[in-house]
Amino acid sequence: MFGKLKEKLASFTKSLDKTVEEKAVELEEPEVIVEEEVVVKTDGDMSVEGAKAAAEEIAEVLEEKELEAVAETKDDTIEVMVEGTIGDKGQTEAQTKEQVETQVKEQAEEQIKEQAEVQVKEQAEEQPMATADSSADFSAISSVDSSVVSVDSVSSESEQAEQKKEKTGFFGKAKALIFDREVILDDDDLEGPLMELEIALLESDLALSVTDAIVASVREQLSGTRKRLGKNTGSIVEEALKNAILEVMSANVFDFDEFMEARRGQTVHIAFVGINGTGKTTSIAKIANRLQKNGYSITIAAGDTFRAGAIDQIQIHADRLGIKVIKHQEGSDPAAVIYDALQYAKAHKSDVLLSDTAGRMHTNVNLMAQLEKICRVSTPDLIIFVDEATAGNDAVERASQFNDAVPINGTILTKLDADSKGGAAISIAYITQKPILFFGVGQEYDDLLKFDPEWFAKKIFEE
Ligand SMILES: Nc1nc2c(ncn2[C@@H]2O[C@H](COP(=O)(O)OP(=O)(O)OP(=O)(O)O)[C@@H](O)[C@H]2O)c(=O)[nH]1
Repeated sequence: MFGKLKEKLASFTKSLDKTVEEKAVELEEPEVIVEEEVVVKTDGDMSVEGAKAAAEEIAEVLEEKELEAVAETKDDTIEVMVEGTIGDKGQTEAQTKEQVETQVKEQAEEQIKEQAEVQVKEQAEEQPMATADSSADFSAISSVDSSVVSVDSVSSESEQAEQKKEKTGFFGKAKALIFDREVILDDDDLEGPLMELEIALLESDLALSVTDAIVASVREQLSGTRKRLGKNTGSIVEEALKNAILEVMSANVFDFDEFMEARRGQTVHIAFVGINGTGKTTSIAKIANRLQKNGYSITIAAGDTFRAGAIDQIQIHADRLGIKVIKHQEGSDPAAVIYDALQYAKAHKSDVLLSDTAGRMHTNVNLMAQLEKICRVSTPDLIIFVDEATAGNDAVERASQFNDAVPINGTILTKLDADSKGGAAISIAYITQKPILFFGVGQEYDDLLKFDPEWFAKKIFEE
């Protein structure tokens, strides 16, 4: 089912995937230029040598990130000047600056702590006997870690940096910059792939206005999407397409079972119309079988008096299901047969009358006038248009024309099991503004599915 449609939609996914990958490659080049000065106060708890060593260490680490960094000590501060490019397009300059600040601060904290420990060690070695003094020194310096260090940034406040609760070290953060990078899809990125989607949908026999609606919905959903690199593009596209198709298909929904239940005890008249050979008679038998299973009693009107063998065909189905058929001679007035059948059904308290009608081309003016007469005389409660899903756009066109002649209440789309494109199923309700009631999915009586857009959308994307 829907083999060709799946193929076409896959090509759209592939095309978008390619766009995303290309954009990602573009982003490998750093984009944001940074000129940042970060001042780290040591509050005089550090020796000049220790501060110098810390400054050199900070500069070295930043240089490994291809940032030019100069770190100097001045009184009780270490000044770090950073220059270079960092980050990616998806990141604002402010975010990049914040990132640099955080990294410098964390690096500085680490270095100051390290230098403080070195200092304590050296002092202890120099004055092994002066235990009381050195322990006093040690407690003062070790407090650097939590309370003494403060960071001032020339360009922004340091509390932004403090929001970073998790301390993953400088290299960890640098790595995260690359691997957590996102691509933000914009309208320009989507243009090419959406054009492909449009062609794919049109080639799958979706009506033009339905195609436009789906493409517009997919554009709206995907534009501005932040796509994490490495995450499967297919799942994002699938989600957007699924939503768009559901939107279009759910435009007109009608619950056949509720409709019938609300009329239990009355004779509900359902007439079936459509062109030749699309599965009308078979669908009547399927509906009869379904209604019987739900406890309804049924009468059938053999209203196709035109085609040789049509009366026998419906009689065979009725015999199998144990249903009474009201019929006249071949060639007689179908309006009269159906009128008689309705009187019979009412007199015998049948819950439902199912009326077959001859298949006719929507372009045949006389036969369409005859259909209007049938519907005028026997006033059906539901007029169901039957066509085959495999007819694609033609089915949609025919549904519109039948609807102009005898306002239809909904459609049964047959032969969905043999349909590779799915276009008619997606378009027909949107174009006619009349719901799909059932799908025919085979030749057996039970091969009738109540319309469910979710089921349909799932089928399109299943492997
Ligand atoms: N695969 C498949 N075949 C179907 C389905 N529905 C009907 N058919 C087949 O389509 C053929 C035509 O079905 P009919 O019910 O005779 O069609 P009709 O519209 O009544 O034809 P006319 O009486 O000429 O108007 C038959 O062979 C059916 O078995 C379906 O959902 N799937």
